[in-house]
Amino acid sequence: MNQFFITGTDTDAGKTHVTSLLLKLLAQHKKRAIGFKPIASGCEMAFEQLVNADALMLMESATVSAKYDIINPFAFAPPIAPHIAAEQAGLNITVEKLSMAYQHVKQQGADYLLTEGAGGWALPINNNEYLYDWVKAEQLPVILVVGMKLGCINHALLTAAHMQNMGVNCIGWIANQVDATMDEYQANLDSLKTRLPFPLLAISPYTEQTPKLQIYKTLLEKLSINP
Ligand SMILES: Nc1ncnc2c1ncn2[C@@H]1O[C@H](COP(=O)(O)OP(=O)(O)OP(=O)(O)O)[C@@H](O)[C@H]1O
Ligand SMILES: C[C@H](N)[C@H](N)CCCCCC(=O)O
Ligand SMILES: [Mg+2]
Repeated sequence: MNQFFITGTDTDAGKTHVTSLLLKLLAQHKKRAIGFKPIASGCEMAFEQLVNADALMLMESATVSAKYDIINPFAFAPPIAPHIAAEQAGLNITVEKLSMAYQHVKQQGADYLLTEGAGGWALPINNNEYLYDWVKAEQLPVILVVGMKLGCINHALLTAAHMQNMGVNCIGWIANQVDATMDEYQANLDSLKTRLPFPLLAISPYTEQTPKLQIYKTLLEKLSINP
């Protein structure tokens, strides 16, 4: 099974936007793919349960379906840091519980499993564990979504350095143009291309119409898709 963890330089970097595009790319190549949003805050009540727009978007883009609770096992209403929301709800998210939930997703029969993180790379899940501890435990290859806006260089380089220190395999990054007015966008993109220790896999241009990915061959190779 091809498994990937999609992280971002920050909340609102475009993890959902890009993960949904990756799922649609896999669908175009007739792959059986499913999305997983283990932890979500900012959820709303619908049909008597808390649901999250990210998880719904991943479900809509996937070719393999599953019950909502399998796709998003930890859902919290307040749009705040999930470990705080969990504490307020009297819940304790742990690496072990995330792995148990992940087993259920793996049993849905997909060949590709794309997990979207929450917030940025260093996301606390309880008083002493982070979401990246689970990524490390599952040995998931990571794709970093860089939200292209002023300040993203620092976020991207710090995230890359931390992943390297942890021995996490980041297979590449995707530039997501969240800010259509970013000054010197190309110069920032070039700076990141020279400084990040893994390849640029695709560019997701700013769009208010149909989102699309400008794909580099490396992305297809990493996804084991023949061009
Ligand atoms: N390339 C883009 N063009 C236009 N709008 C975008 C683009 N990428 C993201 N957005 C918008 O920016 C907002 C944040 O994107 P998104 O929800 O994908 O971020 P995220 O990293 O998943 O956030 P979270 O941390 O809440 O999961 C959304 O409203 C999304 O529609
Ligand atoms: C509510 C928001 N959209 C995200 N789902 C959660 C963002 C968590 C950010 C934690 C932090 O401050 O780094
Ligand atoms: Mg998201």
